[in-house]
Amino acid sequence: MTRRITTRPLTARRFAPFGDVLDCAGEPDKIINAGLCGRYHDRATLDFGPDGRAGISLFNATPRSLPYALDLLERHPQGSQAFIPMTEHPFLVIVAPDDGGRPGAPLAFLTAPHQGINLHRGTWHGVLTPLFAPGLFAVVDRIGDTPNLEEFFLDPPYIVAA
Ligand SMILES: NC(=O)N[C@@H](O)C(=O)O
Ligand code: NI
Repeated sequence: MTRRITTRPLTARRFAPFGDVLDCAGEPDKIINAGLCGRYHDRATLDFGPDGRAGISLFNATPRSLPYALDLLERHPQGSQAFIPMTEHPFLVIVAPDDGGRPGAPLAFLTAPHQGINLHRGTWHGVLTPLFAPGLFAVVDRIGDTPNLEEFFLDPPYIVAA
């Protein structure tokens, strides 16, 4: 039996149980730099745990295409993880609720150009999934000495389609 999910546009409301949407929607919170810059201030809940610290890494990820076979979900019990695209390309965001320590039914979102996301600590998600080259992202997540990755393999995979 093939399990299929269809992508939906990413919105802050739909994504709220899983994380924050990072974009310049609406009016800025502050006008700065002599009136030449709008600041969308403090828009993500960052969490790096008691023994971790914040790090910024750059990801150069291989683009995938739809339909996409989702065979892995993961989560980071020790910290949040933000993906900020360094291009104007939309990307695929997959998250799932927790169901007794296993992922529940996944949801698939397509970002709008210039949207990023911040996953809350412990949110089940698909790994970074660009849809166009270059798959360049800045990633803000926990740097620490203790493991921070739990993986769940899906068999059969879900087929994610537009
Ligand atoms: N492992 C890693 O750095 N990245 C993944 O957590 C991911 O969500 O892409
Ligand atoms: Ni991750």
